[in-house]
Amino acid sequence: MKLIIEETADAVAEYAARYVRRKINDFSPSEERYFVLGLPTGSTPLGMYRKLIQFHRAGTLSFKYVKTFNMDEYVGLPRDHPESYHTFMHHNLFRHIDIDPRNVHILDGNAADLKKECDGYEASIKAAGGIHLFIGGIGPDGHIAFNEPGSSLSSRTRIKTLNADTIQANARFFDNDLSKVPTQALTVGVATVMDAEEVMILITGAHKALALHKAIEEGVSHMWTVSAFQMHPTTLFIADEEATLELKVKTVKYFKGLMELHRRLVE
Ligand SMILES: N[C@@H]1[C@@H](O)[C@H](O)[C@@H](COP(=O)(O)O)O[C@@H]1O
Repeated sequence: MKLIIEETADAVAEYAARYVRRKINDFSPSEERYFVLGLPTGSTPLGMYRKLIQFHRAGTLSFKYVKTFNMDEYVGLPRDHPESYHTFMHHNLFRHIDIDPRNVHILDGNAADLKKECDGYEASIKAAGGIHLFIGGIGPDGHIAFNEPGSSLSSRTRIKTLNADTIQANARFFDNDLSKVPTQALTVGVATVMDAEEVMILITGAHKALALHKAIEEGVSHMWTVSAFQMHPTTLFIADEEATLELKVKTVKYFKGLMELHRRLVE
């Protein structure tokens, strides 16, 4: 596991975007060989998306031969609702870059048969050859995608009922009205993300500090689903100073001591 500690959320976004650019460019994607990215929504990855757009505009990054799979989507929210993850991705990334819309995959929370939709999603990921880099954010309770506390760490893409904490956390996007927040979502499973060649998790803010501690300093537990990535051979956590507040000084010192080495990964 790598833990990158940057001073601010903005620096986290910069590191993450540079890392993604480096990965895609080193891969040299082509018509015969697409780079496959797993993508999150939420406020945490917004800064990274802004930088990726800048890189694209500056001509240092193309998404022409990139396929994407988003982590999750609400059930029953119209696709064009301002808070749907379809809308979020279109507004914050896809409409600004050169990705072919046929290469964008987002779960359909309005499908007539939701189970079939989820099984088909797993099959599409397989058909694309698997995910090279899965990027995620986490909830303050340590959930990844919508894998709420108690989710099986072997879970696959499925329908999930949201817990009270997540509904509360997401109410800010729905006029702070709990009754407007959808109560169910389709989400990739923990095992779906575990299958990726590499996983990058962005964690910013003091309200995520306990989750980062549970993710890396305590045991693997389905009550903090992000902790499953302790079992992944190549997980990269990128955190700001605030998110490290619950970590041991020893942990922080160790990873900060490696920063010079880790900077080289994005130069
Ligand atoms: N399903 C999403 C997660 O994928 C996201 O990581 C989390 C945190 O969002 P934020 O980055 O806004 O804190 O929100 C939702 O629960």
